[in-house]
Amino acid sequence: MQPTLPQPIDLMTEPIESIEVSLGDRSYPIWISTGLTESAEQPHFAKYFRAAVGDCTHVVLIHDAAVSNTIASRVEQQLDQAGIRITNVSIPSGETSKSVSMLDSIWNTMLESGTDRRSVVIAVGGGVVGDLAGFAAASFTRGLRFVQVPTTLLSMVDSSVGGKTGINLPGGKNMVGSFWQPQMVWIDTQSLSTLPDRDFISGMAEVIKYGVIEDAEFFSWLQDKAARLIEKDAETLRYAIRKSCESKARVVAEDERETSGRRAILNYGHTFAHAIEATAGYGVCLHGEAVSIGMQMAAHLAIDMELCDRSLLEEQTAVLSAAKLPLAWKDADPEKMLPVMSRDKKVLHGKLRFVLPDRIGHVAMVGDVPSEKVIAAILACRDEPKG
Ligand SMILES: NC(=O)c1ccc[n+]([C@@H]2O[C@H](COP(=O)([O-])OP(=O)(O)OC[C@H]3O[C@@H](n4cnc5c(N)ncnc54)[C@H](O)[C@@H]3O)[C@@H](O)[C@H]2O)c1
Ligand SMILES: O=C(O)C(=O)C[C@@H](O)[C@H](O)[C@H](O)COP(=O)(O)O
Ligand SMILES: [Zn+2]
Repeated sequence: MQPTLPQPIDLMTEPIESIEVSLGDRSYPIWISTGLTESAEQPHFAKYFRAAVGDCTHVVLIHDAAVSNTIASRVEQQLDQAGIRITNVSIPSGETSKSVSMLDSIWNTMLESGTDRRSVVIAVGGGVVGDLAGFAAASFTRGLRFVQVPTTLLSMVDSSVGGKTGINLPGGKNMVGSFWQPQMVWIDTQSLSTLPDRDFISGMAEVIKYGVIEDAEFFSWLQDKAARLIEKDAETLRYAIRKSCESKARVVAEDERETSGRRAILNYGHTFAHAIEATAGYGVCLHGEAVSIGMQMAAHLAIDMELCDRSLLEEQTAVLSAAKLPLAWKDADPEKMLPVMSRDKKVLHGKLRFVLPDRIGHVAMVGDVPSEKVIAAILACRDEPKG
């Protein structure tokens, strides 16, 4: 039997927006709506899913335990009604699930449930489940089609787009993984209504990142709107999600596999952030919190390297503070962080490179940074115990 090819959506009566991630024959849509997954009578998700993947008789539905009985269950109902067999995999919440043992367990469930090369993996959850399920999809039988249903702010604006998948090793974040693009990204902003505030705020760090690295106009908008955003004002939020996805799609389209260096701008603050996450113990400092502190460390380093003046740090500090993000890490310890930083994926021929800002809306890749300056940047963002 000939497989059915993905079909274009020709009749669009739903209140939905789309952004294309343009990658030639790996291009895909990001659909953004509010409340379309909920509708029991109208199986919107199933319709867009079919349009994106074409033929499908079996789905491996991998979901974060926090959304298993809500969003994942709606998705399951719609696929079930469409006659698709479903293998459910619920993943314990938290960063520690991005592990070799969890991946091993998913692979075995896939094997036992008769997953084959025409099965489709759907990730429903935040960046943890997206990265983990994406790597399971990329690796099982050398590659299965994959769909992202992000349910946190961070995963809507960043991790579900661009195809970076993977797991952590105890000594390094995202050290094992692959580039594996999804067939579509389905964002329903209504999912955010149940997201705890701490996780929502964590996602704001990646939103603010886009303003600093490549969109000065968006940064000025954020200067005005960051406080309103954390109150989850629906329209403001949807605009921020769209602008962030456009920014990520633009960068990824220019350098899908981080080979030219363009994509590395998305790693602003991350050399420090990943070292904070690994040395604190995964999940102690959330990824977005670590990115916020890491961006502050990078801005201090940029000033020390005479790439920019203090006004950049002050403006960045003001927006991060308005979003209630942390600016310092009490246990920031250069002695522990530097060995982890030396394994950063931007290291080339043993030499560490940093993404540093020279003005709001622009960053540069900088090598040959003296380690005393790196240490000083870390110490500049260490909270000393009070009293
Ligand atoms: N692949 C990429 O390009 C990329 C980009 C950025 C971050 N990441 C990765 O993403 C991860 C962080 O993602 P995250 O911030 O989404 O964290 P997460 O996946 O751990 O989700 C945060 C918390 O929210 C809960 N949750 C998820 N959706 C919910 C909902 N709708 N309602 C209630 N609770 C909900 C989860 O159970 C979890 O406790 C990190 O591992 C980071 O490395 C990857
Ligand atoms: O998509 C990218 O490229 C990014 O760098 C986005 C980051 O926000 C994200 O945290 C990513 O997972 C980091 O990638 P890594 O290659 O440094 O592990
Ligand atoms: Zn990140």
